Amino acid sequence: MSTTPVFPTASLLGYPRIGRRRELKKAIEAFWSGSIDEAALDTAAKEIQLVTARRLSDLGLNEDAAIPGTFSYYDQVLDVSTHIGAVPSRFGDLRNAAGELDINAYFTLARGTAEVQPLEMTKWFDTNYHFLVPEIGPETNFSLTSKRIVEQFEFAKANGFVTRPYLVGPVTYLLLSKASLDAPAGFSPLSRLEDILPVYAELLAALAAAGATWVQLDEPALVADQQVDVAVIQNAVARSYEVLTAGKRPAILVSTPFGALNELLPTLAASSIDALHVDAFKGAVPSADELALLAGKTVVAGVVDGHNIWRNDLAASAARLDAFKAAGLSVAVSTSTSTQHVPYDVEQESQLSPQLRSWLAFADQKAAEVVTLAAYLADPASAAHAIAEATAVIASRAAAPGVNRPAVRARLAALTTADFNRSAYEVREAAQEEALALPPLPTTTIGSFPQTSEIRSARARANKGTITGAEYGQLMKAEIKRVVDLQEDIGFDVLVHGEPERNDMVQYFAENLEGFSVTVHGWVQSYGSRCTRPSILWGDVTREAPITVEWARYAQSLTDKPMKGMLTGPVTILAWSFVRDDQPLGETANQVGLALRDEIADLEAAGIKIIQVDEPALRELLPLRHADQASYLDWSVNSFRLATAGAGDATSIHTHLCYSEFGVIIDAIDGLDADVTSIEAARSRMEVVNDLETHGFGRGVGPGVYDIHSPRVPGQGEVTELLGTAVKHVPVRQLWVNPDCGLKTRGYAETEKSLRNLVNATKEVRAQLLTSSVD
Ligand SMILES: CN1c2c(nc(N)[nH]c2=O)NC[C@@H]1CNc1ccc(C(=O)N[C@@H](CCC(=O)N[C@@H](CCC(=O)N[C@@H](CCC(=O)O)C(=O)O)C(=O)O)C(=O)O)cc1
Ligand SMILES: N[C@@H](CCS)C(=O)O
Ligand SMILES: [Zn+2]
Repeated sequence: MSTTPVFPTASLLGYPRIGRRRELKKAIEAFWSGSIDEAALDTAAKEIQLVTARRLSDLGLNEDAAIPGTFSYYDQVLDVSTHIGAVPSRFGDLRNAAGELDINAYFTLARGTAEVQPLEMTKWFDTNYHFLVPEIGPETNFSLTSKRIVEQFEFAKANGFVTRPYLVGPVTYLLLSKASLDAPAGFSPLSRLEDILPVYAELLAALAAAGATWVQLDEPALVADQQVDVAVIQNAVARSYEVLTAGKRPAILVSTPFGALNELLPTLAASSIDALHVDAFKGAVPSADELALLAGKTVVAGVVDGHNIWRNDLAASAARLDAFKAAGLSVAVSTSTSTQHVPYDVEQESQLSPQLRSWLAFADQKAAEVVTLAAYLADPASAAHAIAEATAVIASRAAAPGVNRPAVRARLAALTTADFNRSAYEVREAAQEEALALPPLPTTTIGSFPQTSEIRSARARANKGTITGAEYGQLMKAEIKRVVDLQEDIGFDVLVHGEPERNDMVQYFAENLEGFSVTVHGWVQSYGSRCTRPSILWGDVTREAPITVEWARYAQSLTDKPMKGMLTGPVTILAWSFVRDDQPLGETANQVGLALRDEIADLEAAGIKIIQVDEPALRELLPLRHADQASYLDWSVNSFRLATAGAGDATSIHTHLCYSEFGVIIDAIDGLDADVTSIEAARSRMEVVNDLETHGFGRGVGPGVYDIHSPRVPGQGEVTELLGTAVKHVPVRQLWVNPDCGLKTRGYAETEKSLRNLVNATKEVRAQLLTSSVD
């Protein structure tokens, strides 16, 4: 590189890619079902990229490299895997005749096949976005196996937009990887750094040749405490950017979203990268000494929150920018994280009150905020009006009706320790055994059954008013009956109603609680083609009326088996909503906890003996820095206990966790004091049972034995084998048998077969246990 091009004064770290009307989701699902071909999928993808470029350019991101090239067909981590050839051996050789991993290979890695398990999926830092975990071993053969990001750059350029291609950086990529199944014990993916760097370098050279001026290498793992020693990471960072800055390449921006860089800032400052992004929203403005180290580089100040939807406090951001400027650095303005975590545009939500809308900023509004702040950097007076307006709007939130409800606050203030504690487990266990009389290895499911197109269509018609609420209710009841009959036929011990009436396990509760508002078009990608519409939790939370009770009562009336009541826990409701930023999260969680506590009391009164309070997001919100984790675990566990501790001894409280690795929070899971905990385990081949054993987990536990993330049907023998592993680590009297998670994303054909295999495998293992105990 001869002279470093100027970094754009205003840019976003990333932008949503699912399409303003979920066009990508629809095209991908149509491609998977065979109703469109690859060319049509490609056309849809290109259209989304062009619409994005035009929109961001119109919003003022019109300098070269201001538009992030963050389009992806499925996942940004999978994108790297397919570019560098990281294919686990169980897939065989997925390359096409040209030696490339094409779109079919790409989706095979994501979704698996009838014979081969897909890549594992887990949370992207503390977000509700999920990436596909690379599997790296000593034998992984790295080479440039795709040039899709180069082609995407060329396409945008041909249409008049010089974008900034995006890649997950090499250190983050390897830190997020797991050792492949065939790797020797103790193998660390980071040990393959020297082997992936030449492939990254080749890709950077190709981007430079295509005319890219800047490339963004995203290194969020550098803001999270890792299990690896920090000196090892410092060496890996230094070495990576020594190699990647040595060859032909665009100018390099390293982005570090989700918090402060701490010890890694000097390492990146000492490297030859051209620009460093710092998260100055969740992190902080680095100290003057740290900033001094960055002389000669552009600092991209992430002052606009990319992860939540509140309008930016422009005055506070301007003060942060002043601090950067005071260090005499070349400063550019951006978001703290990619805006892929927020919806496209507040203006699409005309059903929200103008007041609420005025408090919000989705991705497009954030682009405008970044542009305003860049103007402020150039000429503070030019932004004076916008800053004053933002300050006034933010102040108006505090006084708005519903933000502060004295009755809710008084109830919280009156809580005592007793409100967070149930009787001793032994007492509850005896009462529940008597009340439920379950066989050993009780079988159950996690709650949802397939959300068929008929169910979704009925809900869409009810929302439009083309069927009445009563007609919708009848259709849902018919579905519940079908699901109950199916479970009876298969032979489950504890039944569920199937959750057909819920659009989403969080949005449904948000729609039925005061203090929340919901969007119509505010879709955010959760994984692959799956999206959610996170609700907006803006006020004090109360429950005006029972939410789930009539559905549960009806379902219980259809069977003599116990019917689980199904609720979503306070931490998950917070994690999967956009939550108010004007009070500690723990206070908000306790408000939700109290609403759920009332719901549990009503379920008990309706004769429901088992109540599951799902907390799949407990791990997600765990702070990335160790120092912050204890206080988080304290409030999060307490809010669950507040929700559940009002239940009687004979009521069995279940909880459920998924989409993460839970070993590190096993103490907190124990602290929830649930009578039974189901945990995702099948895709990671029961890894979690070792943690449970080491911890001495003493209550009921159901490690998942059916991976519901793919259409693959687990054979009866496979389930028997997983149960065999589980019984070696968990006492049989504690063990439950269940899938990894709910079945809402599955179809009936594979679900029914899988559930029959699960129940039959359980019967087989019960018989084996009986024989071995007789022997
Ligand atoms: C369990 N998980 C969840 C997470 N986060 C949540 N908020 N919810 C979760 O369940 N995070 C971790 C995991 C994994 N993540 C997901 C995320 C999303 C899904 C999923 O299945 N999403 C569905 C959309 C669900 C929904 O909101 N459905 C609505 C609207 C349905 C719809 O698209 N309707 C059409 C009209 C249909 C018609 O006319 O026939 C429309 O609006 O255009 C509903 O059911 O009413 C998805 O498809 O992406 C799973 C796991
Ligand atoms: N009860 C929910 C939990 C998902 S994490 C379901 O079954 O879909
Ligand atoms: Zn789950």
